[in-house]
Amino acid sequence: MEQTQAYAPFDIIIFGATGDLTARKLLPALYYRYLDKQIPPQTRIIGTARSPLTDDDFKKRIHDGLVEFVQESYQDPENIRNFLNLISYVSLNGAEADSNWPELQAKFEHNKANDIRIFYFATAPRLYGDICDNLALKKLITPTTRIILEKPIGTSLKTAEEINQRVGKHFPENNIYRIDHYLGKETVQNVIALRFANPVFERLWNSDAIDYVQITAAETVGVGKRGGYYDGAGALRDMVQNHLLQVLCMVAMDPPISLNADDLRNEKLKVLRSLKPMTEQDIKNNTVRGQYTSCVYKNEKIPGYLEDLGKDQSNTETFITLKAEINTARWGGVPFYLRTGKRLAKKVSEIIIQFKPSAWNLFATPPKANRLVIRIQPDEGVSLSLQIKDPQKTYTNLRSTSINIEFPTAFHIRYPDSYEGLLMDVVKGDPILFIRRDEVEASWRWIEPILDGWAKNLTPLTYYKAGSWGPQEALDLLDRANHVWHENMTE
Ligand SMILES: NC(=O)C1=CN([C@@H]2O[C@H](COP(=O)(O)OP(=O)(O)OC[C@H]3O[C@@H](n4cnc5c(N)ncnc54)[C@H](OP(=O)(O)O)[C@@H]3O)[C@@H](O)[C@H]2O)C=CC1
Ligand SMILES: O=C1O[C@H](COP(=O)(O)O)[C@@H](O)[C@H](O)[C@H]1O
Repeated sequence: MEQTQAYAPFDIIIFGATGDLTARKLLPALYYRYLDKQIPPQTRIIGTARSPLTDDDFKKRIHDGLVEFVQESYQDPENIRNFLNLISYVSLNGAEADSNWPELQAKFEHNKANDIRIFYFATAPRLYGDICDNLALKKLITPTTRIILEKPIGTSLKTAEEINQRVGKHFPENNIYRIDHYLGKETVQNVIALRFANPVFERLWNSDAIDYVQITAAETVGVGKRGGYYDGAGALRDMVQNHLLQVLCMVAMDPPISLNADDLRNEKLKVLRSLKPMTEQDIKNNTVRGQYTSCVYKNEKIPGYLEDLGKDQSNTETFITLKAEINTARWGGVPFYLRTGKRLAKKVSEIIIQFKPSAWNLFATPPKANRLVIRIQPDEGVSLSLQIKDPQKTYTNLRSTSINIEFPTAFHIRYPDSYEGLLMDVVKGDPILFIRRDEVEASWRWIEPILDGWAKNLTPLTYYKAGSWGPQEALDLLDRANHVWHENMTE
């Protein structure tokens, strides 16, 4: 992320400004960018939601959010006070045409035609179409207006197409920024550099050399206050359809002809279109769905999903593992294992590239296969396992070791939150890290048969203890191919 370029003042209007995402992610991200002087003091941040709040009420909420979610060493009272001066609030039901739109319209009376105006949709996606219709009706859309749409775009292919179609009536595709915050992570973007700036990797980046790939996004938290949304979504829609498939695209795509937005997105789209559709038998064999149950940890009871939800029954998965395959010359036969879950043993997002072992052996014991570990978060970095001569034995003996780079230590930097860079990309007008309409629809097209198969109970829900690595079935899935999850690998 470019942290120093200063931008001209802009207006950002957030629908859903009283929500969790705004407090936890959006305002802290804008605050950090303000501290780095990327956001000039004439910029306006206008929060909107239905709650009847005054400007001061809203600023108080934002202040409390900054104190909770910004690192303490960055919480200078004067900076926070100055930042809060950029903020105002309009109580508005964005989905209703006869709501308080005149108050919002009045904010733009003196704007110039080419001022950058950004509408951030941090509401439930089912409201996106209505809000866009109202923005058009109220003449709030200028040629330099951009919109940011939060994920998930819809809950199925049909609903995604409907949202895209309604939004697309009012905005050209290049003014629509569908955000996927995994693409905002420095370490996910680093996959491009690692692969395409290091021939030593790119020449081996295929089924000749790679045995299998793992992509994990494990969380220790439960569903928290988002149970209402989550129970209708589940891990497949919440994490796999978007974040994990985007990471898979970064790992699997061919080199783009340039680093401009459409060239990169064309390559990601090719990967999504090449994912082997899952048959009913594949769904049975190659998908695992789980739900966390309570456990006792250090004498403290960790609640299960149903307790977190406050319900007696739910068939929603909070964990998923699946084996995906990509039908291309580069990847034929290489399993891509995707795994995500809540209340797992450790917070870790990572990509594991497991290379094939050597086909022949000179040594006392066969050399172990090389492994590249790309740590997305936390402990951002990269490590490559290597075999060396065991320094305490003769030349026929090997020892496993690794080259490890820890990025924050190596570069002495604060790793910015992904929303910081992505928000500035929208101000700049650079869509490269945002999802194009055809990508969203292609990923739903691949996901949907899995959802349908699950609806027929082809993959029964299994259960795992909070604090574990998920159900036994997730280990068995890899075990059948003689593969193992990273945390169980030796050396
Ligand atoms: N929270 C997170 O970690 C993440 C969230 N997202 C996505 O971000 C979006 C928002 O999520 P989150 O903040 O968690 O949701 P919340 O339920 O916390 O917030 C929803 C917001 O929408 C507002 N709202 C609801 N109806 C309307 C309406 N008709 N007009 C205007 N505002 C309305 C609510 O305020 P009020 O009731 O006052 O109107 C509230 O501010 C969702 O699409 C979610 O999937 C994506 C990634 C992570
Ligand atoms: O989009 C989402 O992502 C978070 C996980 O994000 P991370 O950056 O902490 O890995 C997840 O908790 C949430 O359920 C999901 O909606």
